[in-house]
Amino acid sequence: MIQFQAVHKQFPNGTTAVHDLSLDLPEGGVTVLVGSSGCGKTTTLRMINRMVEPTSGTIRVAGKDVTEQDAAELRRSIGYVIQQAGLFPHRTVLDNIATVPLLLGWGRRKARARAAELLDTVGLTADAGKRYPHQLSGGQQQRVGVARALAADPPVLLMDEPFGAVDPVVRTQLQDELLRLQQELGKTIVFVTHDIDEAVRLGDRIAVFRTGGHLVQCAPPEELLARPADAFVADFLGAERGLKLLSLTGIAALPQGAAPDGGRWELLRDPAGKPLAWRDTDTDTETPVRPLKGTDSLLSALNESVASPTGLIARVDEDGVLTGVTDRDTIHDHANRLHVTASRDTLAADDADTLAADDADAPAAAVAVEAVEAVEATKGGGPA
Ligand SMILES: Nc1ncnc2c1ncn2[C@@H]1O[C@H](COP(=O)(O)OP(=O)(O)OP(=O)(O)O)[C@@H](O)[C@H]1O
Repeated sequence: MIQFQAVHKQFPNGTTAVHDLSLDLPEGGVTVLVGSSGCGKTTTLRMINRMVEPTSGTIRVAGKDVTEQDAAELRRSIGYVIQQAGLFPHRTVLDNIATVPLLLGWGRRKARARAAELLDTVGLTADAGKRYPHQLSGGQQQRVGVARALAADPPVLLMDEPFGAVDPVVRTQLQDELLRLQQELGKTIVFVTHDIDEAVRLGDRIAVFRTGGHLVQCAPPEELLARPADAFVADFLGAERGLKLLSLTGIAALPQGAAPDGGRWELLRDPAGKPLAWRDTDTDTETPVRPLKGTDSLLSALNESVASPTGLIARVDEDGVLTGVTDRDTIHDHANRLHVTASRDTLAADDADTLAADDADAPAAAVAVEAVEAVEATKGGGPA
């Protein structure tokens, strides 16, 4: 969908911001550009809509060389969201959102109707549409920024640190909203961030740059975390990359067995079959249980298995009804295999086992498991 071919950008002062970049960004996916400050992320992004012109090389959007298109027209066909939203302060929120449709000659009535529809899409009330940007919170302004970028329904959305200026709680909400919207809309999104957790959360692919505008690695988050191309990428991903990898993996495929029956531990359930607590029949005490669904992560499963006095996690269906339990060893076993399956997911399970045993790299996920085991050791008490 978006292709960079040998793209180079040198500013007139001699700074090379982007160095020989060749990269294909697939249609309908979120590609996140990350890297330390000044490594060329924003310049890369802004060359797509010709806010910055490349020194050499070619950029194509939907097969068309961007330099062969009228710059203003191109920009109207590509959504653009920046930090602190960049809203027009003297226009109402509704008029801000209607900007591009109006420029495209939609007519006032149609443009405003579209803006009103988008307010709802991004989770704002109709009342917010009548206000001016300064009368909204930072998070609400960012939502308006996203609505404005979506107004003419562009196939491509460029987002430059769009959630960088809001607090962590609002930031998580905005990320959730974007993921929800993306499921619905399937845009081709290029997203710049400094925050590796945000990149892992949002990206279908993550492109890591280093100073001088060099692309070091572009891969799906699982692969990046399991197999960073070099020490620079590993360092950028941080000491907790094993835990991040665990957080990306759902537990739906983990086998489950029946809840214990007649031993020391009893799993208390409500009349609908929803797990409530583990009851220790020796001491007649109860420990609340936090049941997990198939969409919950392997990290949550490890966490719960450590927190559970039985070492078992309670598994539930979408309605919260118990489907079975999984023990700590099974969870650890899957975590240990993650390193291999993250990047070689076409292998048969047996091959994956062999590879895991032979692998010379320290498996990232195994590091996480060791950390969890260390916590367990200090807590004492193993599985029932
Ligand atoms: N207009 C300009 N003139 C000269 N140098 C520039 C210009 N714009 C950016 N640069 C330089 O180009 C390099 C890349 O800048 P860019 O803004 O693309 O980096 P970035 O990775 O987005 O940084 P940050 O994360 O800090 O926003 C930096 O060294 C920057 O100083």
